[in-house]
Amino acid sequence: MLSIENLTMSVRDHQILRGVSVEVAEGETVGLVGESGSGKSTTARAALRILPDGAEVSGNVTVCGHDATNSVAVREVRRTLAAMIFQEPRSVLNPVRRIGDSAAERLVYVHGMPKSEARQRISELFVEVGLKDVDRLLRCYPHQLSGGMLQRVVIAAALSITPRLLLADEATSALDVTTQAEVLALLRRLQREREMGVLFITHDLRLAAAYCDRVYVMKEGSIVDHQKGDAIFVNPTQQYTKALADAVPLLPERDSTVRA
Ligand SMILES: Nc1ncnc2c1ncn2[C@@H]1O[C@H](COP(=O)(O)OP(=O)(O)OP(=O)(O)O)[C@@H](O)[C@H]1O
Repeated sequence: MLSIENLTMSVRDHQILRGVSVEVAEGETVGLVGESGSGKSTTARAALRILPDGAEVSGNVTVCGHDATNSVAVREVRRTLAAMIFQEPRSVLNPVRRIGDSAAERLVYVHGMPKSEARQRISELFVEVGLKDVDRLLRCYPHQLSGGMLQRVVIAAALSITPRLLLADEATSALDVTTQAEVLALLRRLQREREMGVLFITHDLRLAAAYCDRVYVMKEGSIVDHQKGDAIFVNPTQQYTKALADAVPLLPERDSTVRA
């Protein structure tokens, strides 16, 4: 589904990715974990050839058998095969466009679907991702929706092309724990129904361990560890992974002798 092989990238002599190799199979959820600035987002973006100005890139990327390093082939990949959910929904939705128009944009402008049909498809997807009062929502602007609702909107928009591969970049990090759990359950359900491969990017090792089949750990532009999700927290093989695991703050146990 996704194969990234020895991906290296530098911008103005600053090396950002150093020989990154990542695989995601059909129906698999694969975590990409690491501290801020380790290169997780850059890896996902580079996989879809979303590159910063002046980037020099080498290595191989294939998505569903298409060579995603080829600028023509990657257009088809982005059009029909792969979708990305970006970190902050408010940063990707135009604040002065109605939610319905933004969410239907890809179907209308990329797929040439008539507006009324695209709107209908988006309404159905809004229901599928658990949004209510859909007709009203379609006419709203981003500032009128909560973070959790906006995250569902961008998930619906990403799913509108029925992707085979979903790149979810900190898709739930900005949400409160209850909404995060709901959105994760939603992604899991949709993934199973559609047999999608998911690259799940997070800085949260505990979340990745619980949610992903396999986890890659990144540090300073390199993959430094790779294990099954349920093993990485219990038995980190690399010192860096252990440090990440140890860095998870644990709340002190409540003193049972203290009464409210
Ligand atoms: N357009 C760019 N030009 C130059 N350097 C960049 C550019 N984009 C990212 N970088 C650098 O690449 C490195 C990796 O950034 P990236 O955003 O991929 O990390 P990340 O692991 O996703 O971090 P975070 O969790 O904070 O999003 C950082 O050092 C960042 O400063």
